[in-house]
Amino acid sequence: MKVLVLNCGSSSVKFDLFDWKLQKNLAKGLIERVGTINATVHYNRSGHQTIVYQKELKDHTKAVNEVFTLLIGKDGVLSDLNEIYAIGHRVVHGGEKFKKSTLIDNKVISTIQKLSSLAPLHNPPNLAGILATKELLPNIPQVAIFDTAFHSTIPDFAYIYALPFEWYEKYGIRRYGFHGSSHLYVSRRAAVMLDKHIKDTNLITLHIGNGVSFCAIKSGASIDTSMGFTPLQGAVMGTRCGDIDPAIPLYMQEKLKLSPTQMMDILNKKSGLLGITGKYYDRRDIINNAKIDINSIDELDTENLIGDIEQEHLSIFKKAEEGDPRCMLALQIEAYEIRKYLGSYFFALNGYLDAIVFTAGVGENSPLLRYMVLRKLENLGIILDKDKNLKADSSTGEIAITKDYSKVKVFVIPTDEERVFIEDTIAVLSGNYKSHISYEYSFQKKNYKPLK
Ligand SMILES: Nc1ncnc2c1ncn2[C@@H]1O[C@H](COP(=O)(O)OP(=O)(O)O)[C@@H](O)[C@H]1O
Ligand SMILES: CC(=O)OP(=O)(O)O
Ligand SMILES: [Mg+2]
Repeated sequence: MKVLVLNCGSSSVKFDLFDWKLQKNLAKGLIERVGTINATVHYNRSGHQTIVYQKELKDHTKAVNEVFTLLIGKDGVLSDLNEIYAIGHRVVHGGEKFKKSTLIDNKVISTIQKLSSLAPLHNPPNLAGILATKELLPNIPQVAIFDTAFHSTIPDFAYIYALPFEWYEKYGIRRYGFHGSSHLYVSRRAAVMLDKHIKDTNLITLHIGNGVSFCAIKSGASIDTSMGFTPLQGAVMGTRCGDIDPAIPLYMQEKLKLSPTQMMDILNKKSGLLGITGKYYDRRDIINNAKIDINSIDELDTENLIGDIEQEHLSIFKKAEEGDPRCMLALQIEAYEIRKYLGSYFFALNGYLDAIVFTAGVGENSPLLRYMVLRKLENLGIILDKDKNLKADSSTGEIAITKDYSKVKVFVIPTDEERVFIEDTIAVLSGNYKSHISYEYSFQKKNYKPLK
């Protein structure tokens, strides 16, 4: 049983072909800069070297066709595309309509189309992927897995905005939340690491990649999340502004005579860490240019007293005076915002918190950011193990970075959204899937070993 999953982003297509019987990845890849004359294709057949080449792929239909061509080509893993049992698609916005993964038919396609106005950057490419696949392989079942579905358990008092109520009723203006498959995956893995049933587990999961979102999880269900009506709300991101005073865009639109589309473009693509530094959105660049030596932080950070603001600011950066000040500032802003969310979700969970999880590109790979977020929280029962924190990255696999006696654990868990797409695709087709909350995923089992 071979399942293909597709994640069609605004300028990229990620794909993963998995053999369910053998529990083995057959091929995976990424096409970047879709829509340009030199899209870059990265293709990896399991056990072989990754092939990288450039090609003109002017839209998502062309990119999806390229994926199929690769899978049956000379470096392919299929002799016929009809060997594929089913195809799962990530769909970012499911609105209030889709509370679980769903078999795609024409009605579902037209609803996803209607929801495009709520997620203009995300749903159109998702839909393009679905349509291209349907045209090429009309007889293979396709399943949509929605980012928003995991957050359908959030109560109204956490999702209603303080705006005219009829905006919610008529236009669907509310918090939806995103990255659901990632929050779902890491929360289930965290319960396994805690040796608890997911229904008895309270967590705060921090997905820190290019997009950043946090989730408060009570008894295994999402009760609040930082992204909102769109993936623009929440903490500061690579290029997205996150939480700001809503009056600012209106004020600046008038000042600079910008259209709503131009303003959306600035808020989505020219703000965030890129806006602050003026140069970088990739955290590796920001960290390198801030020139902070994490190995020197330990001794510098021991004597800091709460209340001494200047001291608080200087201690971490004492040895970084040569660093780019805007990169240092960007890092501090990011860490500070994460701490504020942690604080508010700790209260949302009534202080009953089993673990905090760091995941996605930055969460998994930046000991510095984790340190800046977790320092001086001993009073809340969070006691970091500095050596383990330094060691943990995507290749270490799942690891606790707190001391054994820490009341609240902190885990680094490499996310695996594709695994959720694959399992949901199979579960929906098998007919025994009621909801992702009640469904028992294979990665909830103790003996499950994540693929590296
Ligand atoms: N070693 C590292 N240290 C800090 N950040 C890293 C490291 N490796 C990757 N990243 C960051 O991870 C981010 C991408 O994360 P990822 O989860 O792949 O994002 P997305 O899926 O949203 O594209 C980039 O900003 C990149 O800089
Ligand atoms: C919803 C969202 O922000 O997704 P991504 O992080 O993949 O851009
Ligand atoms: Mg991602």
